[in-house]
Amino acid sequence: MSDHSGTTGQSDTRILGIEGTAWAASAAVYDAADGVDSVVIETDAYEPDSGGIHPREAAEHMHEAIPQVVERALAHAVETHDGGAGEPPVDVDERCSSDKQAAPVDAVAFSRGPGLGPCLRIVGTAARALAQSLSVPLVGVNHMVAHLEIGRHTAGFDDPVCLNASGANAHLLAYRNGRYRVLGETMDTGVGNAIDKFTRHVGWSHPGGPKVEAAAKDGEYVDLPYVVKGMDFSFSGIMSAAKQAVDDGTPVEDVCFSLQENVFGMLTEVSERALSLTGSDELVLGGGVGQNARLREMLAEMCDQRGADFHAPDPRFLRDNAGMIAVLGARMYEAGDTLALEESRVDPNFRPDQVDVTWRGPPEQREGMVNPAAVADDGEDATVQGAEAIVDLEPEAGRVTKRRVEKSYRHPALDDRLRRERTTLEARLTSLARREGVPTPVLRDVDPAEARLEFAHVGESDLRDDLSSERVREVGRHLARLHRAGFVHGDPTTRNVRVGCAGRDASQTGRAADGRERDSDRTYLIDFGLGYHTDHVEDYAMDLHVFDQSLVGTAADPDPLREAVREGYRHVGDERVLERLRTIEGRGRYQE
Ligand SMILES: C[C@@H](O)[C@H](NC(=O)OP(=O)(O)OC[C@H]1O[C@@H](n2cnc3c(N)ncnc32)[C@H](O)[C@@H]1O)C(=O)O
Ligand SMILES: Nc1ncnc2c1ncn2[C@@H]1O[C@H](COP(=O)(O)OP(=O)(O)OP(=O)(O)O)[C@@H](O)[C@H]1O
Ligand SMILES: [Fe+2]
Repeated sequence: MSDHSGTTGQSDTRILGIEGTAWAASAAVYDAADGVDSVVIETDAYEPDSGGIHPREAAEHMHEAIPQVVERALAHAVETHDGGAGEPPVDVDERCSSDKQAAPVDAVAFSRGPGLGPCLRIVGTAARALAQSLSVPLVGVNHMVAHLEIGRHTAGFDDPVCLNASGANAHLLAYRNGRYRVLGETMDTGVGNAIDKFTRHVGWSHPGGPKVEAAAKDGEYVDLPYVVKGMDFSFSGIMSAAKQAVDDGTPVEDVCFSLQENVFGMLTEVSERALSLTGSDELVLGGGVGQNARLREMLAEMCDQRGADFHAPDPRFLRDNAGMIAVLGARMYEAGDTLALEESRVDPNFRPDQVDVTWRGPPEQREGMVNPAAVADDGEDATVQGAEAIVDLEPEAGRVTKRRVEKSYRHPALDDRLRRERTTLEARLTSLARREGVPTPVLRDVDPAEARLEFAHVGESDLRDDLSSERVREVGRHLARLHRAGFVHGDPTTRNVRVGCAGRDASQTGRAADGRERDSDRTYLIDFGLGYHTDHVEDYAMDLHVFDQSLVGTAADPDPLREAVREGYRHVGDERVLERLRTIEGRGRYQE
């Protein structure tokens, strides 16, 4: 794999990495010739006396600790530099190697963001000073991309989906056209911060994650909210309910147990959706919450069930650490991706999708991969595995049977509840949407206890495999109609839109709601299981945002399509929703 030039023995790049975005004052030396296992990491953790991470205190900690950890890491680099004493003398004609002799590392890599501004600035200043005094280039690393890349590197995966579950963030990333795209993310706080806030409420010291994990071992399941919207998710509702439950006298062990079941169940579910949408069969985990054994267990089980490979790096590479900064720094340095000092400003809101990925080869992306749904669209009977359900397609008979299968990674009580609720909702909203003039398959039968639905077969292919501006524009109009009627689809992705002729269902042929004939280009919405009634502009805008993200995740050139959705929506819907969509897009998701 040309992509893994950083693995043992393939290059002799040496990088000093510096990390200090929030709590970990950390420095590391990575020698690509020795491989990742021998990365030396020196970390000094900030531990708040009370409450959570205080930005000013954290910055004071960085101020004191960064020089010390850097000194220790550098001492190691000098010690081992060029093999130490007894090596043959340097060839003075080789400029490169003489430079190398002068400096113990080839470059200084540092976390540019995201993170706490006061901490980042101290790290940035230290990195600049060091690069100057060693006369080596500076490499500016996005901390979240580093969380992803360390797992990709240690797994040897080519093109995985990545779940970053850290303190201040929670998102799903996949590579497409030179960038890591955010397929889904938290709509409020990061997952670790959410857990830490809960533990502060019950009076436990920071960080809360390990304490919740320990307490959960003695807990039993109690009902708590569970919120996923497509591949996005939110923690505020479940955290308020968890605090309330403790205040109301529910044993804290039970609340901890159930928090883990629901929160990690949500993260596992959206990861499965991302695998299903992208067609990838590799998942990597990143971030401090990834140290949680229950989360890892759920992800491993989900991947096992769908025949995907799962990898979580060692805990020392999951929590914040300079090792991951040095390892990605090496890849960037080798790609010539260095920073001029005057352009090396830190960025507290640095998003992973802002990074130009210079270190990966041309996309060999899943070209050979077969999309089971596309194969199923050859007119023959077939069975496809969606993210939630097993779907039996019988186009000749004009019938589709969908069963929401048990997910063994989920707690059985939660699993039962979700499968029943979603089956009932899907039946109800699919029919309601048709009454609002949005083409959907006719519902033939529903059995909530068995989580089974029977629909008419519609369309010739999934929108993902036949994207066009006109079709996407129509999806914009469809979503606006649903919203006008007071509900959302909940998971409008390019896989949940069927396109093409009206299929074998006679009741679906004919005219669209605006009276125009366009059977051959008809778009049907399917899979309403995550829909719900709401009159909030935010919910409508989120619905559009979910569709937008799926375009970004599946289209080669998403921008004209994204514009077309908005055009379609504007035609039928409320401009305020589009305004809110712009706000959602502009929101920095790094929250305290
Ligand atoms: C931007 C950067 O500063 C930030 N870093 C960060 O959040 O630190 P990280 O090391 O990735 O994660 C810390 C979080 O990880 C949680 N955590 C640690 N061990 C845990 C465990 N066993 N179970 C659950 N959570 C755990 C802690 O409670 C804390 O919220 C980030 O990556 O978002
Ligand atoms: N009524 C239908 N007519 C034709 N094809 C259908 C129909 N319903 C589902 N399919 C096909 O089956 C696939 C999976 O269906 P569906 O999206 O309902 O399942 P799912 O498990 O919820 O999937 P996901 O969660 O990944 O969107 C669809 O992408 C589509 O290709
Ligand atoms: Fe982190």
